[in-house]
Amino acid sequence: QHTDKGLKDFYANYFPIGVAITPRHLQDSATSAFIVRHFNSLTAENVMKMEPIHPEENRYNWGGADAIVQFATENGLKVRGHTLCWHNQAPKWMFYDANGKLVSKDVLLDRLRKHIYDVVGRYKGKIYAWDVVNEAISDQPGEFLRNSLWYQICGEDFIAAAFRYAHEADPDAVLFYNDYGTEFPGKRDKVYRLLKTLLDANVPVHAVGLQGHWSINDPTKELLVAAIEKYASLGIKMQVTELDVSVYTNNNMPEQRSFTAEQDQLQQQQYAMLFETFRKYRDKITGITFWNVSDRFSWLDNFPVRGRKNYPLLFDANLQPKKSFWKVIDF
Ligand SMILES: Oc1ccccc1CN[C@@H]1C=C[C@@H](O)[C@H](O)[C@H]1O
Repeated sequence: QHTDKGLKDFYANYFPIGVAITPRHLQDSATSAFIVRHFNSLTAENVMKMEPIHPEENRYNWGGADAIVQFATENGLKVRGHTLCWHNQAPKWMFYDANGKLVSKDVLLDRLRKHIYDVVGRYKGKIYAWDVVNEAISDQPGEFLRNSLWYQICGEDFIAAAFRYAHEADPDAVLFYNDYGTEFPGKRDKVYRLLKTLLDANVPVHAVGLQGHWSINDPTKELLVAAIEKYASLGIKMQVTELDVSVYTNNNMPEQRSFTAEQDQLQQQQYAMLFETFRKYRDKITGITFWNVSDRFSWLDNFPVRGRKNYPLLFDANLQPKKSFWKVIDF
C-alpha cells in the first residue's frame, strides 16, 4: 500500500526515476535498500567518467563501474552511462604525446575511438543509454562550441565522431548529448543548433540530456516548457539527467548551515512545478535522474561555493522524505 511504494512506483506509468551513485553506496545495506526502493535507474556519479575509468593509456579501472552494473543487473535497475567524451575529468595522457606536446587530431580521435569501443563494448547489453558527449556548447555569448582541448585539436568533428564510435560499439544503445543550462534561451538555441546539425548529417544522436542543475527560482515554468517544446520539435526524446534544486539563488549568498522554512517552501513549489511539467510531457521524456541520493551529500555542497551546504534533493540527511517529496508524488 501507500507506505511501501517508492518514488519510482508513483511514476511507473510515466518514466524511470534514476539516481547518481558511487560504489560505496552499494556497500551499505540501508542505503542500497533505499536506492532499490525509490529508484529504477542508476548513473555512476564519477566511476565511468574518462579519467576515473581509463587513467592511463594501457590501464582501465573497471571495478567501480562493474560493481554498479552488477548491482543494477541483480536488482533490475537500468543504467545510464556517464560520460564518454567530456572536457572535465578527462585524462591528460589522451591529449599529449610522449614529448608533452598536444597530439594531432587523428591521434586524439583514434584514442577516443578506442576508449569508446572498450568502455561501451564492455557494458553492451547492460547499459541502455550513454551520455556520449557532455557540455560541448559554450556558455560565452557569441561562442558556439566550448574552447576545450577536444575543440582546439579536432574542431567540431569530435562530436559526430564520438556518436559514431558509440553507435558502432553498441547499435542498441540510446545515445545522448548532455548539457546544463539548456533552458536559458542563448544556450538552448545553441544546443538546438548543434542537435539539428548532427541530425541533418545522420549522426546517430537519439536524445538530449537536460542536466537539470536548477534552483528554487530557475527555470521558470515558461522557460522549461519552451526548452522541452524546442528540443521535441527535432523529433528526439529527452531526459533530465542530473536533477537537483539548489536552495541558493546566486553564488554569493553567505554560507548557511540550516535549511530555512522559506527555502523549503520555495523548493516545494519548484519541485511541484517541475514534476507537473514532466508528467505533462511524458511522451517526450524517457527518464528523470537525480544527481546524488539525499541531502546527506550533494556535489553542490562544494560547487559553485566550496563548503556551502546545500539541500537540493527530495530526501534529507537521514534518507527521510522532505516536504518536496510529497509534492512530487501527490498527483
Ligand atoms: O552545472 C554546472 C555548471 C558549470 C559546470 C558544470 C556543471 C554541471 N556538470 C555536471 C555536474 C556534476 C558532474 O558530476 C557531472 O558529471 C557534470 O555533468
